[in-house]
Amino acid sequence: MAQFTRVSRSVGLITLQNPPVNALSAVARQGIVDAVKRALSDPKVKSVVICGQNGIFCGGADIKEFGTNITGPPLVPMIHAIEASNKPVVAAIEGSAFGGGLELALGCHYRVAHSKAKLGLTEVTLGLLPAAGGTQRLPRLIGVPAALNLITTGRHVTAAEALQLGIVDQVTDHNAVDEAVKFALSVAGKSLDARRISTYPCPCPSDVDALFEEVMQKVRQSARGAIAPIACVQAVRAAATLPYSQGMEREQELMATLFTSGQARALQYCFFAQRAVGRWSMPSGARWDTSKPRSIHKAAVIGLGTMGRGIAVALAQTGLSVVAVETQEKQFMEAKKMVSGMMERGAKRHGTAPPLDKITYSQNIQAVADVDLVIEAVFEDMALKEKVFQQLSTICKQGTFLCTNTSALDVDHLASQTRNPELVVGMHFFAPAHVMKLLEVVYGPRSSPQAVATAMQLGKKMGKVSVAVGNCRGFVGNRMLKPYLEQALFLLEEGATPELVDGALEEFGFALGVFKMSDLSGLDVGWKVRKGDGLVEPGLASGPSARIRQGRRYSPLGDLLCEQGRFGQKTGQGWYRYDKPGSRVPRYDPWLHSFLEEYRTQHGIVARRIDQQEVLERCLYALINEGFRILEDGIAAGPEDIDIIYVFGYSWPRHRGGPMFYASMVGLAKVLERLEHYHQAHPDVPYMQPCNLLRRLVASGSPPVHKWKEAIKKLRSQL
Ligand SMILES: CCCCCCCCCCCCC[C@H](O)CC(=O)SCCNC(=O)CCNC(=O)[C@H](O)C(C)(C)COP(=O)(O)OP(=O)(O)OC[C@H]1O[C@@H](n2cnc3c(N)ncnc32)[C@H](O)[C@@H]1OP(=O)(O)O
Repeated sequence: MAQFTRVSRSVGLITLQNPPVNALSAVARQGIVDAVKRALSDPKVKSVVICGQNGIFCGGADIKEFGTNITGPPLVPMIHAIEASNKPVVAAIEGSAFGGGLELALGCHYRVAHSKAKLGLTEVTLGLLPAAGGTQRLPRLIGVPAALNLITTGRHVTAAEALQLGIVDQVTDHNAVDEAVKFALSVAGKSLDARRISTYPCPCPSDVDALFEEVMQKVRQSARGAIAPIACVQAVRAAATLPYSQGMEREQELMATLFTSGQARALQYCFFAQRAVGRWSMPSGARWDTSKPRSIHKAAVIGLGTMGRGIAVALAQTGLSVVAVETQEKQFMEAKKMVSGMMERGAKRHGTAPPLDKITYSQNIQAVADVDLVIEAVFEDMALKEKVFQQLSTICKQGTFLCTNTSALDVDHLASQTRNPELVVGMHFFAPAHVMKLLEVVYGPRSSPQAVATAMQLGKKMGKVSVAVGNCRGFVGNRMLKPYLEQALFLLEEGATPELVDGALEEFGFALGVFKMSDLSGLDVGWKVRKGDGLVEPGLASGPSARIRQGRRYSPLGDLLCEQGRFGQKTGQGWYRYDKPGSRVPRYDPWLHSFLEEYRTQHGIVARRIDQQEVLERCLYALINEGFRILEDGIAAGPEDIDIIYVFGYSWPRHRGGPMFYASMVGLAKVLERLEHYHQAHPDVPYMQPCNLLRRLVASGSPPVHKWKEAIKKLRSQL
């Protein structure tokens, strides 16, 4: 797992060999320990270079080991032995040096990086802190403020920034290992007294306490309940205020707390789940590794409203030629200006040229005749979309993939409007489409594996986390949102306030509570959908029957607000009050509270005290229950798909791992018991009736989340 060779006569070259990312597994660590011993005891070796095979230095500690009984030599003494060496050790950094990989490099006396390399102490993203000396060495090397920034965010820095910060000593466009060997030859025999970072004093600003107080406050605000960023600040504080050895003890103590925390488990689950969703499969048996995508060079977007504009920008930023079609004159002129502005701002942020020439605009749908793939993003109206698909089917060249950006409508029905339904899939982007990372790729019963593979590959190229899901109303994300929103409204009817519900959800870790989110996205969106579904009955009838639609409990609260023209932020009034239309800061609205009181009186509801626990249980367990139904129906292939959709598309707190992981952490039996309790209390709410799959999983001993896929397969085969 680590090869030792002698090169250029006197340089000992240690090459990490643990594909795919040279993670520091027990065997790899043992390999390094052995190779270092050999290099130090070989009198012909005057200096040492450590590199990784296959163009990647090291992806850090082996995360797969974390859930197991860790054996092999520990990292900290291994890195200390390297730093203590009396022969210069140079790290040759190609590809990535992340987490323990960068900590290993910081234990070396010099660092040479390839210009394309990326470096970072990424542990915080896994619910941990850099516990192989990273929190103590980095501040000593680059100062407290810069180290705090890197360690609390886990952000990746380029080689150029690493040079500027002082993390690396040299950056090269040539072969980094060859350059490191030259470097090692040049420093052989030189004193290493000034090269051991652990011996450096920690450069500190004069008012350390004020600095840490300010940083801690900011970190707490952005952490949304995550504990690792806070522990990172505490560890760096130890570097700034304690001698190195005591700082190391503090680092270990803090790591021990994080290591066994549910948050670390959740974040590490997310890391692997994000990769697992790329290995998609369809109920037909088609899979990611047997379905060949087609290359897309030219794509079209139909409809340049908010979604269409974002999609066009995202496609152009990927390097594709884009035909952007909008038939309405006013929208067309406005969209052209907006799209260019979005590209210019994006380019400015990245220091690149805006890809303005990648997009050609047209008001005529015939302009899409020669594209390889079309994404329809017209208004969410089935009749309109049907017409577009009928047109596309005759206009487009043979084999063009036809995708819809619908957020809920029947993809199979749209496919049936075309000559080649196998070429139709959903590509459900999230607003703003050029920013949000999630893409739901929706396959209908007739979508070909190639169409799915192509949409998944295009999503990846666009930098999206793409999840393949089956076709049903709302797909995965929006289907699960419905019971969540419904519970929030029922809670208001029963005595809660928007502030209470949002407060509970934000404390749980959501960026915005359900009512603030609804104000942001516009109450009229859901109103239109409910009207289409025949649920809206204007006017405020009284009595319990006014709150029953289609045989089930229904809350008309949202409809009543819309009837008053309260559409949320855009009208300056919704569940909250805003200073003016378009303002973003929600304020308490006395009108809304009197309206709720009046509503309850009119419907004979006696308000009761509702606590945060009930808010969380009702909103979250209703959503989770629907997640189990989705798994039962085979709409999502596994819990990872659902969790990644929620983490990337619906701001579910990542440190809670997604709704299905969260259910497994709470305990399936507990979730079932609470659902049964609430269903008994509200028998007219079908979403609260525990799903069969949940019952069966509990009956089979509540297997851990990574075993659900297997358990579901087994349960299906028994039916
Ligand atoms: C009781 C109390 C005890 C308490 C004390 C216990 C102490 C234990 C000792 C701790 C010492 C601390 C050491 C250190 O500080 C901690 C760490 O280093 S944590 C790890 C930090 N590393 C990272 O965050 C990097 C993660 N990886 C990546 O970002 C990317 O994979 C990459 C390296 C940039 C490469 O990207 P890509 O080329 O796109 O490839 P993929 O991402 O698809 O990955 C390919 C494949 O590799 C798997 N993988 C990647 N990194 C790791 C890893 N570090 N360990 C294990 N496996 C890894 C990845 O999952 C993919 O496989 P797949 O999932 O697809 O099968």
